Amino acid sequence: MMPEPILDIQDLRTVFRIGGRDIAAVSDLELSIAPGETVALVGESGSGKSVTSLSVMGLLPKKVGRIASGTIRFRGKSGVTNDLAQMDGESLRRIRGNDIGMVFQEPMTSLNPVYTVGEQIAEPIRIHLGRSHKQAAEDAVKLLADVGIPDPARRARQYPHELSGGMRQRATIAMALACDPALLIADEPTTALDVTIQAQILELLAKVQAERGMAMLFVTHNLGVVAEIADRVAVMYAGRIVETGPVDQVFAHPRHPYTKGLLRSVPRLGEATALKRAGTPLPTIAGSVPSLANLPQGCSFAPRCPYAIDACAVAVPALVDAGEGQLSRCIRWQEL
Ligand SMILES: Nc1ncnc2c1ncn2[C@@H]1O[C@H](COP(=O)(O)OP(=O)(O)OP(=O)(O)O)[C@@H](O)[C@H]1O
Repeated sequence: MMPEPILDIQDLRTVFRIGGRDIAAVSDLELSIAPGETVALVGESGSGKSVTSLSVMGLLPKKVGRIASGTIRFRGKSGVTNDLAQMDGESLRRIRGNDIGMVFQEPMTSLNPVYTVGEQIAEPIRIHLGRSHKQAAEDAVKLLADVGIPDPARRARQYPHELSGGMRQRATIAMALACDPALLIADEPTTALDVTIQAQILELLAKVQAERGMAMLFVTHNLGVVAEIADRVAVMYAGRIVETGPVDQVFAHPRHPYTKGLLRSVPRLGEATALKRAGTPLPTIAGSVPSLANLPQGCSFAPRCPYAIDACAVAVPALVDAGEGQLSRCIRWQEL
C-alpha cells in the first residue's frame, strides 16, 4: 500500500485579478508527494511553477492572487492533515518555516541583512519549537555544520553580506531545515549561483533530503537538474501539468509533444560546445508560450505542436494514464 502522501493537491486553480478579470495562472492541477519523495515541477518561464509553489506556501501576492478552487492537503509533522487552500494567514504562518521549509532562488529573499546568520537560524527554532535562546543558538551552529559550512560557530556570528553567494544559500537551507520540516519547497535554488556552486548546492539538498526522509517539491526550468535530483517530474505548460511520471520513464519515453520538445532542446554532453563552435544555435521549441489571458481553444500547446490535428482545438485534453506511472495531456500520446 502506498503511504499517505505528505502533499496532495487536487483540482487546483489559482487566479490573478488583472484588469477586472480573473486570469488563471494554474488550472486543473493535481500533484502528490509521498514521504521521502522528490517531485520536480519543470516548464518554461511563465508556465505556473512558482505560482503552484506560492499557492502551497500561502504566499500569493495579496489582493491580486488567490486560490479560486481546489484542495491542497498537507500532512504536517504531527500527522494531522489540513487543507492549506482553506487556511487563514495566521495558521499558514505557523506552518511555514516549521512544517514546510522554503529555499528560494535568491538567498537574500530569506536572509535579513541586519541580523547575524546564527540569529536568523535560531529564530524559527525559538518561535516554533519553543527552545531557549541558548539552546536555539547551539542548534543554529549545528545546522550550519550540517549544511557544510566550515567554522560554523564563527559563521553564525557573521552577517549575510560577509558570506559568499554559495555559503548564503547553504545558510538559507540551514534555516529551512531548522524545525525539521515534513516538506521542503525549493524554488530555483541554484539558478542564481555559479555553475560549480550549483552542483554543490544540489548535492547538499539531495543529501539532507535523504538523511531526513523529507518530501521535496523542487521547482526548476532545468531538465538536467531534474535528472539529478527528482524521483518524479511534472511538466507544466501554460498553467497545466501536461505530463507527469517517474523521471527515468519520462526522459526515456516522453508521452507529450511538449516534453519531447523540451528534451530535444537539452544539449547532450559536449554537444553545446560543438554547436557553439559551429555557430549553430541550440534547438528550441518553435513559437512562444501563449498569453494566459488569451489561451487558444483546446490544447494550449497545439499552435506550437508538430503533432497537432483539428481535434486538438476542440477541448482541453484530460490528463490520461499512459502506462508505467505516466500521465499525459495529449490525445495523440500513443502515436509519439
Ligand atoms: N504578481 C502577479 N500578478 C499577475 N500575474 C502574475 C503574478 N505572478 C505571476 N503571474 C502570472 O502567472 C504566470 C505564471 O507565473 P510563474 O511565476 O508561476 O511562472 P514560472 O513557471 O514559475 O516561471 P519563471 O521560471 O519565470 O518564474 C505568469 O506568466 C503571469 O501571467
